[in-house]
Amino acid sequence: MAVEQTPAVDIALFGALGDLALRKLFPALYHLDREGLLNEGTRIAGLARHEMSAEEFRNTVAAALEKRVKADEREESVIKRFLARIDSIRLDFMNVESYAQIVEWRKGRTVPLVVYMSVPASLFGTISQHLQTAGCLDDTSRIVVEKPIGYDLKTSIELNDSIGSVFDETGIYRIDHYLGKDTVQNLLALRFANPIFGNQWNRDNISYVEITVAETVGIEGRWGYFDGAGQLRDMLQNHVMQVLCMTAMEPPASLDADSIRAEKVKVLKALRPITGDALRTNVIRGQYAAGQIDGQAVPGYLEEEGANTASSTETFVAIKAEIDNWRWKGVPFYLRSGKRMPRKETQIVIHFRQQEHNIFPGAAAGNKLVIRLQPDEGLTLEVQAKDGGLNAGENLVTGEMKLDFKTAFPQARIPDAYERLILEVMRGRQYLFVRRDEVEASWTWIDTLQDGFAEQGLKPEAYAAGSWGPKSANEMVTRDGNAWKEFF
Ligand SMILES: NC(=O)C1=CN([C@@H]2O[C@H](COP(=O)(O)OP(=O)(O)OC[C@H]3O[C@@H](n4cnc5c(N)ncnc54)[C@H](OP(=O)(O)O)[C@@H]3O)[C@@H](O)[C@H]2O)C=CC1
Ligand SMILES: O=C1O[C@H](COP(=O)(O)O)[C@@H](O)[C@H](O)[C@H]1O
Repeated sequence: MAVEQTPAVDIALFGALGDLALRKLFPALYHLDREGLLNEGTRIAGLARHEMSAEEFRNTVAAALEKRVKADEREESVIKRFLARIDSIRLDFMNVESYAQIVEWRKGRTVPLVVYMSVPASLFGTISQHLQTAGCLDDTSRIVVEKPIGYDLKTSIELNDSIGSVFDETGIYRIDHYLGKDTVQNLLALRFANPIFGNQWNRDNISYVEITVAETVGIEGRWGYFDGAGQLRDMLQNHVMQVLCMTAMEPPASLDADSIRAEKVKVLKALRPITGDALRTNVIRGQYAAGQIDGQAVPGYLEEEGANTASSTETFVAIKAEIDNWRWKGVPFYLRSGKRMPRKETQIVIHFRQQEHNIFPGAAAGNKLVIRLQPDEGLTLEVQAKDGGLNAGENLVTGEMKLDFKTAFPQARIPDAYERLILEVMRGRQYLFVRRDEVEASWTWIDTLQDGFAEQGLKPEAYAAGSWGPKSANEMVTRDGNAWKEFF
């Protein structure tokens, strides 16, 4: 199939020597170049406060590619072409006068400027203002901002206001990298291109839904950041909520950004606030203690480097969420996400109801659709079949129909989320980016939880690293007669 050409852009990458830029953004841009998806007129300026010649900066990027791109995907000719697009600009981000260098870099250029904020959120407002004052922007300019968008509703409004005073909403690309994962986008195809599922996707046919985003990593030297956030802000408020929205939303009229985002925001607004006693029964928080991952001993959260032994920040959260709308009334959505879980796994399990009248001996299980988002991307549909052999009678057994993406589509490389997201920024398509009202609706729901924990003095329970979280996370589900699906 012919590759859709991308328009040329100038990318001004603020924080070009930081972790995100070197670990994710430059490798993603390289892959786009290798796939023929970077217009030959596209240029990249790495902006940093350190003095560095263009040559030194290109060497730094080359070293990052060496480390982050698989050997069989590194092509000398592409690396050379890619590095030739890169300039380096030493800039004092806080000094408006130094922005004249961006104006100089853009002299004679008519392509849109893409400003990528790979810097702490506290700088987003100042950089935006300085870009405007220095005359770097026009109405084709775009800005890409990273999560976290605020710490709560109040700070997210402040942050959105400061960016919004310079950029129009149509030029703001808020990244949630889960939306860049192929398998998360595939949820749209699964639901809206397969009537066999789409027609069953409601409270009449589904008894409950599980969404698990489990990580084996701990804090990885990020205690300072993480302790101020916790798993609820770090993972639930954004990634898990986005996956929930893609699972639960109504069919959008089209793939257009506002059609999709309007449906997602309706889900967020229909989430029932969890308050009072329900906070103890429907929200379980945990903090990992020492344990083992893959047979290796790992320290507890409070023994991690930089830890404050008094911390009561959660590293695990499980929530029974309910969506008060026509489609989902009465269907629990069990959400859970934790660090130091036994394995890295993101999956959605749809539990279909069994029919009322059963003609077979014994209880017949309902169908389950397991959607594996990462790793081992694919789908499994559990179906009931008659047990084989003459002695089996009419007994039923559960079998599996599987679609493994790597086997089914061997020619397709599963791209990193940032490749897809940067591609869509260059194309000027916002459907994979989060709109302001989504961020704010999500914080509104999360703030209710945080306020309730503080008022009731609720603290996380300990769980051993390498386990699936506190026991009460299981009890929350079994109390309803349901169960988390085990991983195999
Ligand atoms: N790393 C990741 O995987 C993820 C990061 N993010 C977000 O991406 C953004 C960047 O994160 P990350 O790369 O990890 O952070 P880093 O701290 O590694 O990088 C930030 C960069 O910004 C530069 N910087 C900070 N303050 C200034 C300043 N006043 N003037 C000039 N340069 C400055 C730093 O320069 P210097 O090197 O000189 O200090 C550094 O190069 C943050 O908003 C973060 O929340 C979001 C999701 C994942
Ligand atoms: O945004 C974040 O995501 C990562 C998990 O991302 P994944 O793509 O590896 O699933 C998480 O570890 C980190 O704490 C969080 O800030």
